[in-house]
Order: sequence, then structure tokens, then C-alpha cells
Amino acid sequence: MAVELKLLVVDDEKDFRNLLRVILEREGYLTDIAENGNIAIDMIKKNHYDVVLTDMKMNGIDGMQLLEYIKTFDEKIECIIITGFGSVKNAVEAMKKGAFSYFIKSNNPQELLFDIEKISKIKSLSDQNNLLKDEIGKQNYILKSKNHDFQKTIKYAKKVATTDSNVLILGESGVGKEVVARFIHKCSNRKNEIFMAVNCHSFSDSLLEDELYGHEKGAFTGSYHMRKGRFEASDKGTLFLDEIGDIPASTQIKILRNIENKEIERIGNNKSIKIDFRLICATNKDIKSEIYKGRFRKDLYYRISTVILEIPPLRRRKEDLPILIDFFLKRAQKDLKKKVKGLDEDLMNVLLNYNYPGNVRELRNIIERLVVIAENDKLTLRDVSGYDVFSDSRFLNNKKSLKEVRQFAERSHIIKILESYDFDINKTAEILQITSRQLYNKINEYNIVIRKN
Ligand SMILES: Nc1ncnc2c1ncn2[C@@H]1O[C@H](COP(=O)(O)OP(=O)(O)OP(=O)(O)O)[C@@H](O)[C@H]1O
Repeated sequence: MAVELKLLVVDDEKDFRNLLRVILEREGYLTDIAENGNIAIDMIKKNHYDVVLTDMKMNGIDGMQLLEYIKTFDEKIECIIITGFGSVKNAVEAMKKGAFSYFIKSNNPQELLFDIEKISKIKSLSDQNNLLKDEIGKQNYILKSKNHDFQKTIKYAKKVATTDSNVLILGESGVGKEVVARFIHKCSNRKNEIFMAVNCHSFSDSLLEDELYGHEKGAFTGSYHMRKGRFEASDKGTLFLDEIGDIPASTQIKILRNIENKEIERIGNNKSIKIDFRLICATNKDIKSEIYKGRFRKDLYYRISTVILEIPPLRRRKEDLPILIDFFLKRAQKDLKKKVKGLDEDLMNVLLNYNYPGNVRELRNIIERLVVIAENDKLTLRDVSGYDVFSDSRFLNNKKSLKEVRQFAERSHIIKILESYDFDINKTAEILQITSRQLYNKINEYNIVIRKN
């Protein structure tokens, strides 16, 4: 199978839906069942499904209505319509409305399995495509500096790139630690291999281990397939453990062993697997104080910090602002397909005087917001007043209505959560306690640009 798929079978005929589940599970597909359209909609809202197989004729919400709902809820969910022999006409109608295919109940189930396999392959290709797009997007950075400290860091990063030493990158959130990690990878002998980034902060304790080590088939309930973890996937390449300061103590000790032996074990198997990876870690925490407080292992710290690179916050390298502003201005115009000739002097002065508590990430966001707001081809300070462009709201003193304040707070919070979870829509929606669809509406309303960091 190309990718693991989660399926939902909807049919009011108990025997048929159970039979279908048995057939699909035998093929290794994770399969849930629902006895009518209403239950199916509830399940679709709460869980992630790749494919819904629905009977056409059902009491209450029928297959066609369910299909219409699914396509407005999340058009990426594929639907296969299941129908009796006499209703093929309806099935063709359903395909016009976006169904992937239809299956006639009396036919050989192998036909249905072929179609699901096809969906799996298509999804796998589209995943690879997205990964590739992310990779291309991520190379988009500029590492030039007029600041003495940062120049030293860049020079050191270039030197260390040619070795296999473990590197620990320190710096406040948004200073560009991942950018520097990618730069080291690009300058290393491993440059043609994978750069595997793991944001340790985005996973719960148990999910983090599954993410890192993968699992064997049957290792726990629901693990129907063997899955390689990020360690294995980084073989021959660079493994970037971001937010290493946030990993739980039980995982710290395992990681220490993995780094020492360059070996891992998948969950559910004691067999060691050798992996050749170069390790780069990063944290925005004061790691020494974490060690002092007993939250981070000293021995792990010594292991990961053969070379320490420190990135100064943007407020301490303001001489770099003009280069960065120019870079982000060009990029935002390209991404947002909007032309802006430049900034007026007043606005430039404001940008040069701001302190950027969110560092380069905040600068990037500010420039994007400015390009969105721009009414003429030259951005002026007047364009900005009335909008909250800066995260430090004391910076430009505006007279705002409560509604504007609420919208601003909502927008900023959504961006913050999206960024913390690497723009994972489902995770962000879960934290904000809204549906993914509501989140998409907010993203459109507030012109939030989705970009994986
Ligand atoms: N030198 C740079 N050139 C271009 N973009 C940059 C640069 N530095 C940072 N950025 C942008 O700022 C954002 C944050 O960068 P990055 O993820 O590398 O920061 P970080 O220090 O790892 O943040 P965090 O601690 O929150 O993970 C990204 O969108 C990145 O593209």
C-alpha cells in the first residue's frame, strides 16, 4: 500500500457494512463504520478520514447529501458511492459532484479494493509533492549580516558544516535557528541527503517517541502497519531536533543512548537498527537553567553541544533590518501576488525603531501584513495606522474599537498557534476548540498566510 488510509463505511444495512469492514481490515485499512448519514457526519467532524464509502440509498441523509456535505467540509476526503445494480445513473451523478468512483454492491469486492489502492497511490504522490514544495520553500532564506556577532556565528556554522560534530543552536524564538540548521546541512557533505526536522514541542510525550522511533506492526492497538520513525528516515542525512529543551525526561535518556550508539529500536521490537545521521539540536530555553532545575540531563547536554552556535536576537542586530526588510518585501509580493514598489521614509523609520520581540519571524509577518494592507503601490505609514501590525501593541498608538481589538487578538492568537504547530490545521483547530472548517474561514477572513516553517 502506498500510504496508510483511514476509511469510513456508511451503510444502514448492518450485514453489508460489517462485511465490508472485514474485507477492508483484512487488506490492512483502518476502518470505522457508521449506520447512517448523521452519525457519519459526527464522526467526520471528530476524526480524520481519507476515504468515505457510502451507500447511496439510506434513510435520512442519503449518500448524495453526505457526499455534498463531505466535499464542502473537506474536499480532500475521497468518496466512493456504493449502489445497487439499478441505480448506476445516480452514481454517475455523484461522480459529477466529486465522488471518486462508484461500486455496485453485487460486483466483486476486488474492484472496490483497486479503487482504494488508486486513492492511496494518488495521496502518496500528493504528499511527496507537498513535502517537495515545503523543502523548496524552506530554502528561501538569507544569511548575510552586518552584525559582528552574527557574522561570527555564520562563519562558525560554515566551518562546522564540513564535520559531523553535534551542533546545538541557541537563541530566542524566531531568530532563525532552523534557518541556520538548514544552512549547515546545505554546506555539508550530506547536502544531497535528507534534512529531517522534528519539532519536539509539537508532540505529546507518547506521540514524540512514536514519531522518533516508529513502530512495528501490532506494537499497540491501531498499529496495523510498520512505520519508520524520523531517526530512521534521517539515515545518511541530518536530523534536526528543534525545541530539544522540551522533551520529557524518559525520552531524554533514550535519545542520549541513540546519539551515543547511533542506533535506535522501533517501538515493539528490541532489534537495534544502525543509523548514520548528523545531529543538530536547537532550543530557545535557557538550557543551563533547565539543567540546574533538574529538567534537562547534563549528560545529554554535553552530548548534543559539541559545538554551540548562538544567534543574537534581531533587536541586537538592527543593522541587518534593511537587508531583511528588502528580502521579505520581495518574497511577500511574490507569495501574495501583489506589487509594492517600496516603503515611505516614515514607515521605514518605524520599522527600524521597533524591537521585534518575535524576532525575524515577526518581521516576516509584519512585512506580509503590510503587503496585504497596501492600498497603493508605495507603502506608507498612513496605510498602517488603524491596523495592528506590530505584536507589541504599545508601539503604534491607535484608537481602536472593541471589535477591532477582538479581531486583532483573535488573528494574533490563531497565527501564534498555527506557527507553534507548524501550520497543522487539525491540531490548531483542536487547540482553538473550533472545527477545521471554521479555522479555514478565519484564515481567509484574516488573510493569514499558511507557510510551513
Ligand atoms: N535569515 C533568515 N532569512 C530568511 N528568513 C528567516 C531568517 N531567519 C529567520 N527567518 C524566518 O523567520 C521564521 C522563523 O525562523 P526559524 O524557524 O528558523 O526560527 P527559530 O529560531 O527556529 O524559531 P523557533 O524557536 O520558534 O523554532 C521563519 O519563517 C524563517 O523563514
